[in-house]
Amino acid sequence: MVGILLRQVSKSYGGTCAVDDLDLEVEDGAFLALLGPSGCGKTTVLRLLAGLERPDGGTIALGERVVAGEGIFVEPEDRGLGMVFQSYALWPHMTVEGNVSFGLHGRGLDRSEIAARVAQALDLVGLSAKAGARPHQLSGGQRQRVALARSLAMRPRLILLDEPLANLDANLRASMAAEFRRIHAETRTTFVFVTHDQAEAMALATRVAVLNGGRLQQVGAPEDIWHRPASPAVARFVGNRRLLPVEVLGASASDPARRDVRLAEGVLSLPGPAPAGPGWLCLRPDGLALAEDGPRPPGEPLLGGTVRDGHFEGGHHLLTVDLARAGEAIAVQVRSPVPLPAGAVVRLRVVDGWLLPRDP
Ligand SMILES: Nc1ncnc2c1ncn2[C@@H]1O[C@H](COP(=O)(O)OP(=O)(O)OP(=O)(O)O)[C@@H](O)[C@H]1O
Repeated sequence: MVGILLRQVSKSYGGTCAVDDLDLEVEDGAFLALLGPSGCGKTTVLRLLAGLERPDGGTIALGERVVAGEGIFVEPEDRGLGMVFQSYALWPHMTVEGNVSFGLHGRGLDRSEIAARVAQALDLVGLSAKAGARPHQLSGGQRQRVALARSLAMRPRLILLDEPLANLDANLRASMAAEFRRIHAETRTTFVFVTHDQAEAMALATRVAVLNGGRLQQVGAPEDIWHRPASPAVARFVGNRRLLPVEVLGASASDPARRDVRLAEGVLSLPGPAPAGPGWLCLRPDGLALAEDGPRPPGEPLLGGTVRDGHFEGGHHLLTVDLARAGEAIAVQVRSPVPLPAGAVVRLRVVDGWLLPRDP
């Protein structure tokens, strides 16, 4: 088990800055997701941790040990870590047992110690009954568990995983996520994985680090990242929020933790770290609702708009609505129990939202 510390780490490829002055601290035993859109630099961070890349600047420490920086560079095989690749990289001609024991030979371990480690690793991933099978006789999820067992048998201090759920079908994803959480809890090894899939990050991680453009945007518990995004980039990426420019008036009289914002001839009270002045109102699809005709609270602001399109997703129709706001082309998303045709005029209530300052 090992904590991770990155200080001012940078890495460029030619003219492309993949990782830009990154500071990141992860506690021992964490299950960390590096989350962000394609090209944000997450794989580069994983490769820097593994020692497959050298940083241009900065320091990387695993536990107490500096592995890169200040004239130091520890080779991948000497970092005491395991890697689980998306391809699983299993030997097709070897049994499950042979694959798991492969890396243990030539390390001064006697046969009984190797056998004990293999048995324990297979037990941990629930594959003891498949010890004699070959990879082609296994499902995708089972192959992945063999790859994980092979890493675990080495007793690494840190395990790095590349999009661990990406190759699995929807049903297997849920059961493998539960398996990963159990295995992580039982071994208490530090796990770090990369993903561009927020659901995968939230399902597995105890900590999520969101990257954008090679820079760290936010690091925190999954709930924090989901409910309290720190920047417009995180708000857009996590929860698929759409951002609306608004005028923040100041602290709400009814609740000083909230801010009043002016919106569509009315005033709303919402949470978020935005001071008075120009702000962003960040809206998730479940933070908006189609307004029914009929009585409603006096002064409640409604957003008018026109349905652009919709599709069925997750048990409801997800509509994209172009808002009717002068001089701005802004679309939001809202859930509807029934399909609505393109061109339908709707009014939306803001049920929940998050305020961020407009200026960085
Ligand atoms: N070996 C390389 N040579 C040149 N450019 C690279 C190399 N590796 C990464 N890059 C560039 O660095 C940036 C970050 O790449 P990286 O692979 O870390 O992103 P990522 O977030 O993992 O993306 P993806 O999810 O698509 O794998 C990208 O602009 C990418 O094109």
